[in-house]
Amino acid sequence: MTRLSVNVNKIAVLRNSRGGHEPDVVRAARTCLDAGAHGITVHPRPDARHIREDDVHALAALCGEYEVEFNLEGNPFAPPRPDYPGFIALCRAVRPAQATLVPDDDGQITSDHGFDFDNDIPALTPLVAELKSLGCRISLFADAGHPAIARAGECGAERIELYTGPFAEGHARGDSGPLAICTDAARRARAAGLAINAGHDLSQDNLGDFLRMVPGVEEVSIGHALIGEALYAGLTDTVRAYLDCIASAQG
Ligand SMILES: CC(=O)[C@@H](O)[C@H](O)COP(=O)(O)O
Ligand SMILES: NCC(=O)COP(=O)(O)O
Repeated sequence: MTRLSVNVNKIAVLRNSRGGHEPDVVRAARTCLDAGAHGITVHPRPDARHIREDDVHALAALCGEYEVEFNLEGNPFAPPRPDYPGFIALCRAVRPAQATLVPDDDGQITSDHGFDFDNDIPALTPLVAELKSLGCRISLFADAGHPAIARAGECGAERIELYTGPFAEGHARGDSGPLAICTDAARRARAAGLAINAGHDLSQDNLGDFLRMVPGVEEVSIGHALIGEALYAGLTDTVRAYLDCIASAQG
């Protein structure tokens, strides 16, 4: 069965919009784990726009408490900044069960491409070796359509994470082409000995179709849609709780 790792970046977006501690990222992650999620994912960005260094430490401790996977995402080549020690430094500090390497540029709104396996392998190899020596499993963010996707393991990585943004866009417009590309990419990568993760813009609307057509996915990491959907699913009870609160106070 595919494992669900919930990405809680968006909880931190909300928190940071006001400063302070609410909504509490650790409480949200705990709620997800209590609900049965198999792990927690975060992607601290160098501009610290959502997840910060202290969140990474707190969430690593939480995942240790629950004995579940902590999946830390980031660009291993991005230089440190005053508010961001760098991805490798974070991994050295918290030793996540899985390190997902993503070649995102500074200032990107979100991740939108994977590695170029024809050119990036030599630079990745020593970093992957160091991360593996820390006990991390390594997954590389990958464009399903990259012709050399099967080469991802040459740097020592055990998994790829299929970038599912193009699939999600295709799904929304009724185009099954990107899904077929994912199916083929997973087949080629698995034949080369890689295990398959997937993520980006997966949602309740598209996840079932993805998993039916891309068999054997080890893990999906989902944040944006899941947190957005939770606003609706959790809102009814929350509004009733406020009405009850007003009624009891004034009743
Ligand atoms: C690696 C990846 O696919 C991203 O989806 C990422 O984890 C999301 O990051 P943001 O929440 O910053 O968009
Ligand atoms: N690796 C993908 C991830 O963690 C979540 O992506 P999204 O669901 O926020 O698009």
